[in-house]
Amino acid sequence: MGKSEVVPMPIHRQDSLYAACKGAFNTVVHTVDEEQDEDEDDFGIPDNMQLFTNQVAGHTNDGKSYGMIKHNGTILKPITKQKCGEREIDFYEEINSATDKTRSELRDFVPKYYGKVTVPIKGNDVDCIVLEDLTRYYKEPCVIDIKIGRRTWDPTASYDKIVNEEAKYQESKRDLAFCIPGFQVYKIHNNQLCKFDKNYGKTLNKETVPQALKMFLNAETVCCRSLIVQFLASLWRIQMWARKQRYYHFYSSSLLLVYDARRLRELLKTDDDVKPTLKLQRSTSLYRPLSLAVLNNEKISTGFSGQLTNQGPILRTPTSPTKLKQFNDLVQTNNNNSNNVWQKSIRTLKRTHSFQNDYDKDMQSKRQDYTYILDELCTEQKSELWATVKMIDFAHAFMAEHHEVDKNYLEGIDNLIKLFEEFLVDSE
Ligand SMILES: Nc1ncnc2c1ncn2[C@@H]1O[C@H](COP(=O)(O)OP(=O)(O)OP(=O)(O)O)[C@@H](O)[C@H]1O
Ligand SMILES: O=P(O)(O)O[C@@H]1[C@@H](O)[C@H](OP(=O)(O)O)[C@@H](OP(=O)(O)O)[C@H](O)[C@H]1OP(=O)(O)O
Repeated sequence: MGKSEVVPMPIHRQDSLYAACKGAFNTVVHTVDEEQDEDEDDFGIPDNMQLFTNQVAGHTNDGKSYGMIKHNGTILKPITKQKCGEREIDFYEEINSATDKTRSELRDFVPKYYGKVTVPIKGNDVDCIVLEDLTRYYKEPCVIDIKIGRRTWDPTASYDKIVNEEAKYQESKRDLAFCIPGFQVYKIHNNQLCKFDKNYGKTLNKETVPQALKMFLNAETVCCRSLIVQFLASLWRIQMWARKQRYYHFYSSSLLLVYDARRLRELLKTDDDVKPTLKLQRSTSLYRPLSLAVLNNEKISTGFSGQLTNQGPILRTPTSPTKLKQFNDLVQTNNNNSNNVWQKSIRTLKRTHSFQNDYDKDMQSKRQDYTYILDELCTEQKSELWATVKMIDFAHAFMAEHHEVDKNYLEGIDNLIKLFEEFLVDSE
């Protein structure tokens, strides 16, 4: 027993990093190979538990509340506000027992829920929600918490709470309909762990949010396409779900994006394998990032129509004989390079979509195919994925009053996806 706060590890400030990140005054940088010299006893938790050091946002051990605890591959989320805790437990229990398609599907998008336990913390018996630790299998977990929605206060919020919520992350929420309360990234170029907290997040605006996301993605210079595609694959599935669901409205709920910098480093080491020979060009519309590829200075359709409808991304395949031939040649040209993720996606698109111009009719299955293809194109086995997105924090999840779509939530997701689609175009 002893210290009541995490002892920060030695700080190594990196000028270039800070230059790239104006106003990042609440950052901490740790070297990756530093041993954490934390005396766990000091936190007043049982011996078989540890503080969860991969937590990037949310309540911490500040005297009023407690931070997340790590235990046996799970995390324990202490309940300090009774109503919020009950709401979150009700939410998980409801979706775990739901049999309808929409809520069953939701189980895929949230951490696994293992019930509730009572843990003695600093001499108090505290109820905790037991959840899958999303960072568990990652050697160098990079984690970002993205709070979704312009409105972050729920229908029961007091006047003071509304005022407090409205006062923070103003520009980011206003312009993007999401904000970033915290993230951590293992920088692959210098092996340092950088943490950015909510005070940094509160300074961000629509110009600096993309920079922060790029920092998180280790993409200041080059964006790793495989990483972006893995994130987009998850994001698109969540987006499709959010577009149709009319059960819930989420306030102050987040998306947690997690990836393993170790895998990114390995991939970039052998980057001959991943650097596509096919170059994408930025097209004029934000919504057309995947639509055109350029091979030998010629534009070739990749099969993505360039449009995201309120039902999800629309696919189409080349219709004119010339375009179809180009597409086939493209596939043929790249057939030998089985490690090239982008080319794989083209082959898979070709394999799974009929070359008919009737995508209205079978749009439903194409949409589904597309997300599966994207899942598949990063790695052909799900178990090999090294990046994921999950929806977290349901302390303010409410039933949709009039069975309406949760526009507040959806807009944040849509905007985040637009940014990631932009990154995809920028990726080499
Ligand atoms: N299942 C999980 N696996 C790994 N990390 C998680 C998981 N759930 C939450 N976290 C970490 O804990 C942080 C806080 O989580 P969460 O938002 O649920 O807590 P909170 O205290 O309710 O937050 P807030 O103050 O925003 O209401 C997240 O930013 C993330 O770093
Ligand atoms: O306002 P802050 O300091 O940024 O952090 C708040 C946090 O204080 C607040 O908890 P509470 O004071 O109401 O217990 C969190 O509220 P919810 O549990 O209602 O979500 C906020 O989410 C924190 O804000 P944020 O993470 O957005 O900075």
